[in-house]
Amino acid sequence: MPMSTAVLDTVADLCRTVAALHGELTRNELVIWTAGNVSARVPGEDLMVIKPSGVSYDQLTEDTMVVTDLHGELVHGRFAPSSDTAAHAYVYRHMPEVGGVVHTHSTFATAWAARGEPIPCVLTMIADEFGGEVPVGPFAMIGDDSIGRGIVDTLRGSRSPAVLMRNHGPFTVGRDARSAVKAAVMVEDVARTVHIARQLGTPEPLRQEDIDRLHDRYQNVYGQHQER
Ligand SMILES: O=C(CO)[C@@H](O)[C@H](O)COP(=O)(O)O
Repeated sequence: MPMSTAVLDTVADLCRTVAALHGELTRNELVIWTAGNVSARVPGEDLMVIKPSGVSYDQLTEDTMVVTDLHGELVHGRFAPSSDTAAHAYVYRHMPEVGGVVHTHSTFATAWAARGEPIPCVLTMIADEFGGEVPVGPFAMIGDDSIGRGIVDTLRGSRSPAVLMRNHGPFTVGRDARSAVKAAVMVEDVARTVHIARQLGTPEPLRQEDIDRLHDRYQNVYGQHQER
């Protein structure tokens, strides 16, 4: 069925946004070569916008983005969609609150994924953004629903917007693509900090009551919530 003018306008906006957000992956040094991707759900539609597979970040524009349905079937675009399209699509089908998905192989978060070890909640910033430890999901082969199922099954039992897929790397989700990119930036930062802390000694875990209070404050008070 052809897209309405309103949907076409929304898709065009999302293509611009998703293309630009890939620049945040390179700016924050979360990816090498083409090893990462960002997608956005098209609100109210069985559609998503995602990066084209293997295309260099400096060639990503609104015109090179790919539109697929939420089973990964190509709807619009000159390029083949990301090789992680099935995983992103599975998340959108099973987590209706998610509007954006990011996948990177950022160094420190991927090192924790290689060890299959959750990042413990030993920093206020981990409590703020992740609400507890950053969990580990199962090893899964790329190309079908396996990775997406592992992401959803792991995140369902956690407040975290990030999951360290074992032997692979981090996947993050958010209410929109920018929130998912923020989670990808922050999971790499805390992975690095806790790794360094571990070199110097044993980090102290936060108490659950403090984690809960920190997470609630950060999610509901921090930033510009009040009308000025
Ligand atoms: O993990 C993998 C490949 O093993 C992918 O995440 C790629 O690293 C990025 O793929 P494209 O988005 O360019 O298809």
